[in-house]
Amino acid sequence: MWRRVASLSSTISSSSRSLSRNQVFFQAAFGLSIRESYATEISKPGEEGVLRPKEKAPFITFVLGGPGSGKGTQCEKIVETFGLTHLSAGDLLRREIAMHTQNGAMILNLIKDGKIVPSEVTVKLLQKELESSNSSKFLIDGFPRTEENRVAFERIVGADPDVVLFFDCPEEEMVKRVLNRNQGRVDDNITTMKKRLKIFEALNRPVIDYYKNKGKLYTINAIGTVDDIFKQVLPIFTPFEEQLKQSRHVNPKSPLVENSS
Ligand SMILES: Nc1ncnc2c1ncn2[C@@H]1O[C@H](COP(=O)(O)OP(=O)(O)OP(=O)(O)O)[C@@H](O)[C@H]1O
Ligand SMILES: Nc1ccn([C@@H]2O[C@H](COP(=O)(O)O)[C@@H](O)[C@H]2O)c(=O)n1
Ligand SMILES: [Mg+2]
Repeated sequence: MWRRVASLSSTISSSSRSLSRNQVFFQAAFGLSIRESYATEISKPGEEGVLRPKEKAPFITFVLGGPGSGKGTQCEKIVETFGLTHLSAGDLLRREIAMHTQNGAMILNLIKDGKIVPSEVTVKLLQKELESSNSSKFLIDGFPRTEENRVAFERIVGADPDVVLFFDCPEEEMVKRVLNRNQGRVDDNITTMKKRLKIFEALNRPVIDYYKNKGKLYTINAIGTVDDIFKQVLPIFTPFEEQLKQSRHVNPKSPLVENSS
């Protein structure tokens, strides 16, 4: 049984010393950038401070696609089927607006204008969710939107995605869907939509190409019914089914780290 994660900063290799305390916890509990993590086993007398390989890295899926391509809709179905935890970057930003946080007004102005929020802000919001979650398998929707987003995530969170989904949808269909969405979003109007499409082409395409070159990109034809599109998504996760079933309850912020064994 795994016990308290203790004094990690002093036991992790010196290369980790420049990391933030949270990052050290996250690395240690989830083993993100090192892909294998360590915790201090303090249950056995005489073995205090002994490090043992522990948790596997979390399973991360990035979900890409233009505005209105159906990312959020498909994420709901993936969550139902595979139990991944859905983190929508857009929703996290809209929550900041609704909560009138320090960055709320700045975020609202950028979203209204279809522009990209500074990566540091978005990545910190994602990091907080990842760190405080009990899940170890995540769907990160609408992220990374830019190369800057991607690099900031690598730098701050220290993780790479296992899978990158790209919902490929023609512009006219995306426009039609967004204008019919009816959820009261400030960016669901034709003026903002045109700007969002331009930004998507200019800034998201390089990210798509990056993951294509890494062999991690799965392109989905996003035209058709929701169920037809999901039929393309299902087989992508099939090879990872065992990994996804073995989800553990790991919360690096919790004083007790539970073990499934
Ligand atoms: N396959 C589909 N066919 C028709 N309408 C769809 C389809 N999938 C989603 N929609 C609808 O299109 C709209 C946009 O879908 P959704 O919100 O999932 O897109 P998104 O990619 O998350 O967009 P955004 O980037 O703006 O958040 C919603 O009203 C949704 O119900
Ligand atoms: N990585 C991101 C994601 C989103 N934004 C901003 O939020 C808007 C809405 O995002 P959706 O994913 O819900 O469509 C988007 O147009 C951006 O203004 C961002 O800056 N960075
Ligand atoms: Mg969405």
